[in-house]
Amino acid sequence: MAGSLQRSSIRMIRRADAATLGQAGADLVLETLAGRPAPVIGVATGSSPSPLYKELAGGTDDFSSVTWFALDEYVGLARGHAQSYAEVLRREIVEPLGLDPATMHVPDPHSEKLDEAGARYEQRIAAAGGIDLQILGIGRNGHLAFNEPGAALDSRTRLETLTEDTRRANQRFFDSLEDVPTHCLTQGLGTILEARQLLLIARGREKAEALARALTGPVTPECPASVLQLHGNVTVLADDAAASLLA
Ligand SMILES: N[C@@H]1[C@@H](O)[C@H](O)[C@@H](COP(=O)(O)O)O[C@@H]1O
Repeated sequence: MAGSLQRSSIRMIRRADAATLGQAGADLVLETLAGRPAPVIGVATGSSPSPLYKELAGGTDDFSSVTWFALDEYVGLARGHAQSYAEVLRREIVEPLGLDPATMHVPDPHSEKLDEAGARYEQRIAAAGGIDLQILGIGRNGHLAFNEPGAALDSRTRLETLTEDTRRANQRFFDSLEDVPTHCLTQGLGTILEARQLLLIARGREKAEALARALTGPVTPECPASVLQLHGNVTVLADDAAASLLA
């Protein structure tokens, strides 16, 4: 395949622009669905996977057998807030793909017992048979989902505090920094590693350092995305800018 290379257990696919990157990502999702009676797909929010979701929505494929799990969710936003990941996923995936809303699972930030919400979410993932393909983005500080630098490599789905850097990075979706939540529920790094296949999408020059550290640096909590090196079936889909620091 043009622009791709095989690197240990990490397959790297490079594409020049968002549209061709979205096509390559959609192909991988459709491959995962093929032949599985009840596929389970993990989905990330953020700008990186949007071209993939647009590509899926532009096709005529049937997603009625799929169960979906979000990677993470903010805590502290009102129910139905436009920037809650439940709403983002409704706009970007559930509606465009014509899904039954009940097939999209998101950690519950309105739970009275937030410290138990993570374990409950993991029970739902297990009951669905585990995640076949987990789509991921990467933070410019190397975060994966909302696992910030310092997160344990075997961490589970839990309540977490967001770093100032991540809140500033996500400020673009809110009116001001004060409006960006300070807490979240996130799948843990150990949870993510249990998915049978991982697809990391990185777009733009501001992700280049984080992507290079994640794929070629030491496996360390200081770069949560470096856990990808511990998984046996990873595809990294990057545009030329994000891949610019990789050989
Ligand atoms: N919680 C999300 C992550 O799940 C996402 O993958 C990442 C990158 O986002 P983007 O693709 O918009 O750069 O940061 C956000 O904070």
